[in-house]
Order: sequence, then structure tokens, then C-alpha cells
Amino acid sequence: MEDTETLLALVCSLLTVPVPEPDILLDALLSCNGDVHATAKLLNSGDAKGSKPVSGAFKRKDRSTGLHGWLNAGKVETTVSDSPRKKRDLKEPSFSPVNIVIKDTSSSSSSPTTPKVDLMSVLRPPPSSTRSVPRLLPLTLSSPSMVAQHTPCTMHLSILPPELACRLFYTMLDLSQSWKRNQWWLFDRVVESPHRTSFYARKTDGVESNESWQEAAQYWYNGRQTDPPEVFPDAMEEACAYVERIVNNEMQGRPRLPLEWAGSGTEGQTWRANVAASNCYEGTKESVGFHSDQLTYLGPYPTIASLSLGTTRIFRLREVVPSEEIHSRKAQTLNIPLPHNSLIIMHAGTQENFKHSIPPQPTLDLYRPLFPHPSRLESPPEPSNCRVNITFRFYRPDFRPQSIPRCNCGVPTILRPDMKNRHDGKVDKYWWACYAGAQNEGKGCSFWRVMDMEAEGRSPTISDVQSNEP
Ligand SMILES: O=C(O)CCC(=O)C(=O)O
Ligand SMILES: [Fe+2]
Repeated sequence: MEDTETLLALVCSLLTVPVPEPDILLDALLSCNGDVHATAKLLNSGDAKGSKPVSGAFKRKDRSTGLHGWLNAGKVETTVSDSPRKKRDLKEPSFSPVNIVIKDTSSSSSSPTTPKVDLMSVLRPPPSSTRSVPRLLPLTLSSPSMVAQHTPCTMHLSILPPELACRLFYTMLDLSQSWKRNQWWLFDRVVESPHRTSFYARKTDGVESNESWQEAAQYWYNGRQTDPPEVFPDAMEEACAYVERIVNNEMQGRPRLPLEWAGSGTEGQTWRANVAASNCYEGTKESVGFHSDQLTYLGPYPTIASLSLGTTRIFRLREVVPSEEIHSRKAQTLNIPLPHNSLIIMHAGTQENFKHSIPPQPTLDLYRPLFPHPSRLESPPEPSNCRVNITFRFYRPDFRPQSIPRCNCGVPTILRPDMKNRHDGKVDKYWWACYAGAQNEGKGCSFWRVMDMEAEGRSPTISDVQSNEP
């Protein structure tokens, strides 16, 4: 059931040798028929024999030798590993190890043998069987019209009054000092995201006037119960009104999909923001790897509005090519530079068709705020190299926490689209799957169920409304 990216990540978590080039990983995975343990064993095998590939084995010029070359390189150009410390002395592979840090949680967790694994470098989709299909060069989408032409997203520039944008940036930057780096279990290791993040909820759910998400909801994050989130700070509440106006305007001009929410908010809008996830990226290396947003409380085909403040960073999108098309085409990497005070709306279908990331980048343009920092903090963060992102989201009333199926571990499941099986950009199925393993030392259960909107009583959807029309 796992997709290639997840399998590769699992393999990486089991490696005791430096992570090889993505193509080599993929070859190894394919030659082991997708068996994660067998793949890791194969790649680790040089190590098991007391020899390991030297740095040259990872260099780009050697890639053509593939998996065999990589394994054999360890045998030919042998460095004997006589102590765990030696492992660290090997030069890193040719890509920079900056994305996700994998922490060894075994008794020797402080041992220097734990490799830092650059998962970003392996989160690349094409299996080797697609090698004959030409690669597409990355495309930079530098204007709203290019974004609209190539993606299911729209970009909107200078959306807030400049003073509000700056005030919100400073508010979030100050708050970000207490935000946490997400941690979760991947197989038998803890992985940590290299950026700080937090979650905010609005005072009401935006649909029924007296429903509060703070009180009604039990919050779960990565399969772990968490404290209720903070409410939107004043500047975020102010900004949210602008965001809602733009999103609703955009949605009015777009076709709606059958499983989208068809109800309206307290003020009659189609879309309301009742929660927001916020992220802070400091410097060039902080980043978030390729992912699509979990649909558990958003439901199918969500609309997510993502506000950027501070220094410009690249928002990277890559389509997940459906299984039936992988022999005929490759995905293109789409890079969208997001400047201060811009909004990118990920419209319905973005999460089902694409993955997104904020990659590390070699350089940054420093952000020069228009207004001085009003902070009374003793050492306010340096604003010029930080980006704050706020993703405003609509948690659907028909996907309330109480309605989410629990797995055999007793933990709310997560909702995933079957991204690999799509027709005309639409997925056939969504699954509820156990997510307890993300926190519970990597141990989850095998709970897995296809979502059935009707049987689960989830409504009103666009298809309900349309089928009731005369
Ligand atoms: O920082 C961004 O623009 C992306 C954040 C993101 O992908 C998320 O919060 O899920
Ligand atoms: Fe995301």
C-alpha cells in the first residue's frame, strides 16, 4: 500500500551506510520487489562484510554503474571499517544532507554512527522502468498567470495592507520562538522536520455560530493527542478576513468537484478558515520535504490558502504520475517563488494530484521589513532571513474529530487519497489507515478501510446538492 517515496524513506531509515544516489536506491528497491528490509540488507551488505563503498562511489560520474556499481565499488575501493567512528569519516554523498534528520533512538542514541539522512534527495518518484521516458526540466512559475496555467493553484500578490502584513510577520516571528519541530516515528527511528511549526484554531468552527473547535475537538497530531491549539492572534484574525474574501471569489469562478463540501459558513461563504497551520523557516537550510496535506479533517478535495510573509522561498510542486501513465510521461518539477505578502491557493485536487515542498536553497534574498520591529523580546529573531507561512484551512463539520474512525490501537486514523490510481485528475478511492505508528515507536496496526462518504453520513457534498436539483 505504501508509495515509492514512503518505501524509499523506510529503506533510508534502515541504512547503516551513507544514503546512495536516488537512482541506486530505486534500483535496489525494484530488484528486491519493493521489500524494504531486503533492500536495506542489500545496500548494507558491503558494510556487513567489513567493507563499505568509499565516497567516490556516490559521485555523480559513477552513477551509470547503477546498483551493481555502487555495491561493487565498496568491494573494489575498499575502506575497512574498524570502528563505528570511521563510518562518520566517510565523505557525504554529493547531495547536501539537510532535509530530515533521522534520530537513532536505540540505546546508543548518542553514538556518532547515526547518519543524517537527506530524505529530500530520495523523495523522487520515477522507478527505473521509466528511464526511456524523457525527463522534463524544472519550470519556474514566476507570475500568477503561469501558476494558473500549469497548476491547480492560483497566486495572489500583495494581498494584505503593507502595515498588516508586516505586523502579522512580526507577531508570528515572535511566537515562533516557542514553536516545535515536528517529530514522528518512521519505522524504528524518530525523524524530525527541519523547520518549526504550530497550529491555531479560530474561536468558532465558522459554520454553526456557537460551535467552538477548541472545546469540541480532541486534537490529534501525528497519531498523538495534543493540547488544544491557541486561538488566532488578532493580526491573524484580521488577515483571515482578506484571505477568505480572495478564496471565496476564486472558488466562485471554478468548477466544484462532487466530494467537495457544499454547505455554507455563518456569513454564507463557501469556504471558511477555522484552523491554520503555521511554519517558520530560518535561513537557507530550513525546509519541508515533499508531502501532500493529510485530509483527515479537511475531507476530499480541500481548498487550502497559504500566506507567505518575510523572505521569498521557493514553493515546489510535483505531480504524482498515476500508475497507468508512468510509462508514458514523467512529472515536472514546478518552482514557484513566493514573495512577502503573497497568497497561494491550493485549489481542490492539488492534494490528490501533487506533492509540495519548501526545499533548502543555496541562497536567500534578505527581506527588508517596511516597519521596525515592535518586539519587547530580549533577542527578537533576525527577520531578514526568515519566512513565515500560514496555511488557512477549513476543517469540515462532516469530518469532525468525533466522526473519524479509530484503528485497533484506539487512535484516530488518517485519510489518504489513492494518488496512484486517478482518472482525469480524480482519485477513485480514499482510505482510512492506522497512523499510530508515527508516534508509537513505529508500531501501528494493520487497520485500513476504504472511505464511504454515504455510509459514513458525510454531507452535504456537491454531488448531494446536484442530485437534489430538479
Ligand atoms: O511553507 C509552506 O509554504 C508550506 C507549508 C506546508 O506545506 C504545510 O504546512 O503543510
Ligand atoms: Fe503542506
